[in-house]
Amino acid sequence: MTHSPLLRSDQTLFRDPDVFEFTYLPDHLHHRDAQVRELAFLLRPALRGGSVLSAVLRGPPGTGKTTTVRRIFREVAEETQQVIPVYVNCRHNHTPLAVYGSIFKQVCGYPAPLAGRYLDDVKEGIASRLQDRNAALVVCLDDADELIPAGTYNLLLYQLLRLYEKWDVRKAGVFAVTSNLGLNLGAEADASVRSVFHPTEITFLPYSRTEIREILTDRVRQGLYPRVLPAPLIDRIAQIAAGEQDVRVGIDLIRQATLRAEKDGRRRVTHADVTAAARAVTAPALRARATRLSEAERALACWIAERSRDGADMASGAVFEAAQEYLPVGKTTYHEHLNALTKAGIVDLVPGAGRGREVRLRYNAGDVAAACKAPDKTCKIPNWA
Ligand SMILES: Nc1ncnc2c1ncn2[C@@H]1O[C@H](COP(=O)(O)OP(=O)(O)OP(=O)(O)O)[C@@H](O)[C@H]1O
Repeated sequence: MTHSPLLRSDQTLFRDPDVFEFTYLPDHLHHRDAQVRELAFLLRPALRGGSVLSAVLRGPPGTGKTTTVRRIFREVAEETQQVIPVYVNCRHNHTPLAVYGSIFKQVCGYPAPLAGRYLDDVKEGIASRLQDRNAALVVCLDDADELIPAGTYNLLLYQLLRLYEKWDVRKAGVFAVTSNLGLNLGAEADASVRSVFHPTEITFLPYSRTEIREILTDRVRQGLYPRVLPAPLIDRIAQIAAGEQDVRVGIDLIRQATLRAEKDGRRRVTHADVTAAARAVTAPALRARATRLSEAERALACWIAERSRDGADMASGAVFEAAQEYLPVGKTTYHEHLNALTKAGIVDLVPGAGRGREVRLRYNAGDVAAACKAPDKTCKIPNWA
């Protein structure tokens, strides 16, 4: 058997490490044509002297909302002077001064002067620049839901959308982005805002495994040298990321697994690198999922994990029979809890060899047991509900 020579300490497996940064803007945006078209449609009136129309962009984390907006904003900035696109991260900027400071800097190209730190001065600076350029303003409020607990959501929307009332500028457009699916940003607007805020709702569904694989394959091509990460491992990483419903997990896994190979002086990433990286990358997600389960569901997850680790029969029926010994529970309750575990993304029910289904863990069995153990470090709880 021939071994490829070891990597020298001054060599790297990364052609471009920046490609794996979360802020990296990919050259090609996969599977978001519909959303790009909708946003382009909302921007179009501003190219004919009108205003940008508003939108609410909603979808779970890692579904490309920010990337789609930043891509389209970059194109707008390159192709026209008639629209000034501004991106504000509301996780970091949620006071009016911080938000307007960020808008001022992007519209004017330099920070708001310290002497002019009164909001009206900052707003006037923004408005006069828009007038000079005869341009329409569009502001993306990313993670706009962060403005609600800060008490500034309605205030900022009201002021931004009514800038034209005080200054002679075109009406601004707002793209409000959220990954909080339980929240309707349109409905959070109060009556005075609703009269000027009529957003188009744009949805970002989680990527399928095939879509994630395409996105990751592209990243690997740009970011790693050829043959560093074999295609079957990209498939495996795509499967893990699809399970987490977050393409970010996949990007991070590629980076971590490659760093591991590089640290060992190897020229190829191995299955073991991906397994080790997956545990580090997915552990926080698994813990978060476990905390959303009831005590009884956690007990079942923990027990299933221990059974799977022992190599026992994982057919759903066999698991139920065996569970009886430790966890006295009726069939209906067992299935309810099992469904809760599948919904939480901890187990999958896959067609088994016979007629029944097989209970398969999405994570390493030891990690599931650790995440779901009762405070006394056991899997068993006496009062099964
Ligand atoms: N369609 C895509 N093509 C290429 N890369 C993508 C695509 N969608 C997402 N990504 C990459 O996935 C990562 C996460 O994307 P992004 O930040 O846009 O998601 P998001 O939906 O805004 O997430 P969050 O709600 O957590 O802010 C980024 O590194 C981005 O480059």
